[in-house]
This record gives sequence, C-alpha cells and structure tokens, in this order.
Amino acid sequence: MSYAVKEMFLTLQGEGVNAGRRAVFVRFAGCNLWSGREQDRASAICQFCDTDFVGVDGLGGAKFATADALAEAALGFWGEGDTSLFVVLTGGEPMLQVDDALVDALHARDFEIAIESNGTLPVHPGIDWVCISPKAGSEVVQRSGDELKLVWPQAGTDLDEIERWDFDHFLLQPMDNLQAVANHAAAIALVMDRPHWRLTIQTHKLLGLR
Ligand SMILES: C[S@@+](CC[C@H](N)C(=O)[O-])C[C@H]1O[C@@H](n2cnc3c(N)ncnc32)[C@H](O)[C@@H]1O
Ligand SMILES: Nc1nc2[nH]cc(C(=O)O)c2c(=O)[nH]1
Ligand code: SF4
Ligand SMILES: [Mg+2]
Repeated sequence: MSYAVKEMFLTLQGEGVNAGRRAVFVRFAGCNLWSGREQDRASAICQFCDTDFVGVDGLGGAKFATADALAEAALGFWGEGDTSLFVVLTGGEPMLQVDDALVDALHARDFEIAIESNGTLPVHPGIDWVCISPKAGSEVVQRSGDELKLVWPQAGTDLDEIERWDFDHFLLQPMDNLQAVANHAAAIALVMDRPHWRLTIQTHKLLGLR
C-alpha cells in the first residue's frame, strides 16, 4: 500500500509526557473527523483543528509507494550512529494509513514509534507510545494507551467516563483558538478541581518550533 504524507519534519515533541524529545514527525494526509476544508469546519465532528493535513504538498511531504521508502525518508533526519531514534505518526488521522508494513519498516530501523490519534480507530498494537485525544461527538474505540490528551474545553465531554479508561497519564491541553487565555484558565481550574488530570501545553508554539 502507498502512504499519503502531508509533511515530514524534525523538531522537538511539543506536547505531552514526551515533550522536549527530539522527534521526526510524519504527518499523514486526511482525517475521518474533518475534511480539512475551511468551508466544512463548522459542520465537522472535530471543529478546532490547528493543522493543515490536506494533500502531500508540505515540506518533506510525498506519496510514498512503499513502507521502506517512507521509513528511509524518516531515517534521513538522523545521523549515522544516532541512538534514541523517535518518530511521531500524526496527521490528520494516522490510523487511516498506518499498517503492519510501516510499523515493521520503522522498527527495522530502530525507531521508537509514537502515535497521535483521535482514537476512533484501533491503534496498531506494535506502536510503542500511544497518545489518544478524544473528540466530543465521536466514538472512541481505543480506550487504552500511554497518554490520554484531552483538548479543553470541549462541550459534551463525559469526564467521569474518560477517567475510567486505561491510560497511564491523563493530560489536559488548552484549546488553541481566539479564546486561548480563557481556555488556559479553564484547564487550570479543571486540574485544580480534578487532580486525576495534569496540564500540558503546546510548548512548540511558545518556542517557535514546528
Ligand atoms: C492535529 S492532531 C492529529 C492527530 C489526531 N487526528 C488527533 O486528533 O489526535 C494532533 C494533536 O493536536 C491536538 N489539537 C488539534 N487542534 C488543537 C487546538 N486547536 N488546540 C490544542 N490542541 C489541538 C489534537 O487533539 C491532537 O492531540
Ligand atoms: N513540535 C510539535 N509537537 C507536536 N506534538 C503533536 C503534534 C501534532 O500536530 O500531532 C505536534 C506538532 O505539530 N509539533
Ligand atoms: S481529529 Fe485530529 S487531525 Fe482530525 S480534525 Fe481533529 S485534531 Fe485535526
Ligand atoms: Mg500540531
């Protein structure tokens, strides 16, 4: 199978428990909760997306014909003898495209594989670090993993239910939009009220990283 990748870039993981870690990001094109077109945003299930995932025209983006070709491109961001190779599969929704061949090709090159997924599709069992970010109004089937990262506030979220899911870390990420200041305050207030949760912020945006 081939893979549609919007962009591929080296940066620091900006979010969550692995924040600060050197990582190559593979941003897959396409999502099942929004078309990516602005005219569809208001009617989408997920309306607050901060990302352009349409097409394969970004820096490092391409239609990769094979898993090996994609994995080689990711490896190209690292130097000979480098250790701690880390790749973050994101999108768009990566689980629309991630398959056995890709997981095997990345592991064969010694990558530790993380994923950022909306949880509406089962995550590939070979992935080493699973981050699920539920979206109100969607059915989350992937209810276990390493970190649950809830963008806040999201009307219609059942916090009691989510707290019963099987994750090692429960993180609240303030929504980045025109109400960012109020969203920070709401997230802080929620953590104060429900210490099951921890605040995470999008550090790459503060630092001017991609
Ligand atoms: C662009 S999504 C791609 C991966 C996957 N589709 C998902 O939603 O988890 C990457 C991460 O950014 C988060 N995100 C998207 N838009 C955001 C926003 N406006 N503010 C804060 N986080 C946002 C998502 O919830 C997710 O954790
Ligand atoms: N630096 C950086 N960290 C990130 N963590 C999750 C991201 C994403 O868009 O999935 C992201 C991103 O786009 N950039
Ligand atoms: S599910 Fe993820 S990629 Fe899809 S629109 Fe929402 S935040 Fe963006
Ligand atoms: Mg992002």
